[in-house]
Amino acid sequence: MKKEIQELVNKGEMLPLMEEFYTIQGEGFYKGTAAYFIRVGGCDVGCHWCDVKESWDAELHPPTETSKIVEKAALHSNTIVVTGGEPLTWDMTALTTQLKAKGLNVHIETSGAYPLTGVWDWICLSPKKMKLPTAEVSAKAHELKVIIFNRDDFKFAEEQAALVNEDCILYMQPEWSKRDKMIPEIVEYVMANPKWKVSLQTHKYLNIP
Ligand SMILES: C[S@@+](CC[C@H](N)C(=O)[O-])C[C@H]1O[C@@H](n2cnc3c(N)ncnc32)[C@H](O)[C@@H]1O
Ligand SMILES: Nc1nc2[nH]cc(C(=O)O)c2c(=O)[nH]1
Ligand code: SF4
Ligand SMILES: [Mg+2]
Repeated sequence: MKKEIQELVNKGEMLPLMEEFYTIQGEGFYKGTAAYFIRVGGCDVGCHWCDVKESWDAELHPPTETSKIVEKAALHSNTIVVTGGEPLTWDMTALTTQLKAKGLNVHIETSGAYPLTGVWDWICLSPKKMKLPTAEVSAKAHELKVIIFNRDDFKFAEEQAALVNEDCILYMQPEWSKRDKMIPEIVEYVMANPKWKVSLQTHKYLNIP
């Protein structure tokens, strides 16, 4: 990457943009809500079951002016979901300040593995064992969405739930490839521990992005 572009990316004035799409939020609290997704490239957390591994290498995604991303997003929806990759790899200040200036609701999907930047109306924290969330993201998350790949993840979910604030909504979401095995276990767990709710990747059942 050219030095001038790298400097703009470092300031969050350009971002490696993988894709943008208008769809229905499939997961968590806002499931069912129409939203425009901005998928920013770059992630080094390394979840072996990640459903968007093409996002990991930031170099594969074109550095794009943040102001252009904002202009386009504002044409499509009042609700914008910033995801990735791991959005907190980058400084989210410029992107979110400009989205807020347009009066939009700005949500993030994050592992919380990097310091919190940006102004968010809704923080969905999906913590990962390999790179644990920072204390600030845990404290400020509006929803905690733990992916259940195997039984060990129930214990991890409780450890992470102890770190979030008392108003944070708690979800368990089956890892997609293990859904047939883990959904019955999640159902049983949630009935026994009703502070938790079930989240499904409903967009995959609806065959939408
Ligand atoms: C692709 S990640 C991008 C945002 C951020 N890196 C994160 O992990 O939160 C978006 C959401 O999809 C979830 N996810 C990724 N792969 C999944 C899978 N195979 N099954 C279920 N959820 C998955 C993540 O845990 C996260 O909540
Ligand atoms: N429809 C839809 N809902 C989603 N919620 C979180 C997603 C993500 O990849 O961050 C996602 C996604 O990729 N598609
Ligand atoms: S943190 Fe998110 S984007 Fe990164 S590997 Fe894990 S699920 Fe994929
Ligand atoms: Mg997804």
